[in-house]
Amino acid sequence: MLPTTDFTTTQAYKYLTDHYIDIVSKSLKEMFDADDQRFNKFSIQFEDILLDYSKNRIDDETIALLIQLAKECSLKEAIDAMYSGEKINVTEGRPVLHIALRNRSNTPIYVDGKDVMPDVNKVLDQMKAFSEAIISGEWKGYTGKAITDVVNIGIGGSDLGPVMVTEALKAYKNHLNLHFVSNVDGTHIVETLKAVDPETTLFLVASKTFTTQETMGNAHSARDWFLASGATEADVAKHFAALSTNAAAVEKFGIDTKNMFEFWDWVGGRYSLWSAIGLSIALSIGFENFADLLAGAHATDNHFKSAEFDQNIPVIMGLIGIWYNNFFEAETNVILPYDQYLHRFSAYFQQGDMESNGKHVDRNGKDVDYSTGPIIWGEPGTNGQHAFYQLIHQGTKLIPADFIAPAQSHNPLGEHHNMLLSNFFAQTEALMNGKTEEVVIEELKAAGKSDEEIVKIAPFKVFEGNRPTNSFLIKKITPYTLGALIAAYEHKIFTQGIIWNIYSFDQWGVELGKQLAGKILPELKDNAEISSHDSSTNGLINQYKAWR
Ligand SMILES: O=P(O)(O)OC[C@H]1O[C@H](O)[C@@H](O)[C@@H](O)[C@@H]1O
Repeated sequence: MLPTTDFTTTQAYKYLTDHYIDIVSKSLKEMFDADDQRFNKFSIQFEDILLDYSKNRIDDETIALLIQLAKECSLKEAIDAMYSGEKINVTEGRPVLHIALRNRSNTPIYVDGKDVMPDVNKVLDQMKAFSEAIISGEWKGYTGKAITDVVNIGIGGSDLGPVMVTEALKAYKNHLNLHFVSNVDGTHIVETLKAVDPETTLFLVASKTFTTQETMGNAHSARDWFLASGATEADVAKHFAALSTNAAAVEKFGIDTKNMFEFWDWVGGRYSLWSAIGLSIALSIGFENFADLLAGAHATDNHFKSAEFDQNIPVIMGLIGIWYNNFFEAETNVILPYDQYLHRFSAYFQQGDMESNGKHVDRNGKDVDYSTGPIIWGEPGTNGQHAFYQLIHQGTKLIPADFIAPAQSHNPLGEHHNMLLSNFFAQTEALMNGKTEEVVIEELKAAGKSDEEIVKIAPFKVFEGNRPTNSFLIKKITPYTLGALIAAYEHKIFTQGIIWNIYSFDQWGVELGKQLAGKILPELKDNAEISSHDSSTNGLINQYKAWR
């Protein structure tokens, strides 16, 4: 059972409310000037990941009170409940066991009295054998040629994880060309099919439920295209595999269940890249690298479970996020990877975080009267610097930022990596220190501006600073460190969900739109005028029919 404490009724919350008044008037610059141990105190190194959280609007007392908050909300008990296979996804009656998918130490994890590890390992063995046969060319297509292209058809959790990880680990990629089709917009599948040859293409139909409209639509179109090339129904088995929990629906679609890679309802869609949904990752970088990704995540799982809260990266990330979300009333959290390979990292955690913690009903079934999950957004640096950083530096909103950078580049080209990292360091420093009016005036004087010009222009050049950042410095982005980093963000989401007293592992909010689309689709079949909706929806549908 998860605790159901309303965190706003805890002692720690009351103390934090008072403490906030003290902290809000202090500047980060002052706090650094006053304490030369700040970096040592507020940074954690875990294996090859360094989290520096010292550039946050916190002091010793803040961290102590946030940890007290976590304790009053029984975070430790909640972690234990997840790891021991309790059905903590209460509204769906399921355990939450992505940790079992990467449990490389193979300690038993029981669901309804049965150890899940033998099944997990069986599917991993199946993925290993299959990916090795495809990569080596031993597996042949229907005309006897080896596979050259893999098309993953899936959406949401059955797309974003594999896309993000295959991009992040491109440096480890083999000869196979990977493609991802997610959007039901015919453009996505049509443009993808233009680039591939039916004789040498493997389609992975990735869907936990195997009922998702977009994925089923794209999978049927891919199969029609494949059969139109002269292949027969019997050839489908050589070119289509399914990654799913729903064997009956896979069979009905016509995919041989021998080519089905199973996972289980205790794997949430947005936590599924570690499961059979990761087959495209294993194909792209080889099974050994996929296993390293799992091993990295497993290391973080052990860290999250056993490290003291003040040394626990996901716990600290979660608590700092709560500090800004619920005391500073920050609405968003930007994720800024200074690594081109991580260019889908923020998009991945938009689903990971917002689908998990975008909830307004607490675990008692009551509306909350506090803010829950933040809006997650971001782009790789330095592109963001030339786009939206203006608002982060000088806008009216407080935007806590996560900076992520590798110390070693996979592409050490001249001065590029130093240039990239100089921006990483400079931005967090600039956000913290800002630039005072005195400095602006001095600079303008030095540039030979007149007093009149200085008075006019100076206010626009001032930076208030005091903008908080976390910095993740990672030795190198490898399968192992990437796995460890993703798992840290996953457990941050868990930590926050527990404290906000919400259920992080269901996603009822995606259902209403699906339901209504199912109702509208038949209305679009002919040109009859529609009057069954509100005037806006009727007006749009009728104009669509007039124009299409
Ligand atoms: O893998 P599936 O079943 O096709 O679901 C794809 C996606 O559908 C919905 O939007 C949600 O339930 C997501 O969490 C899920 O990832």
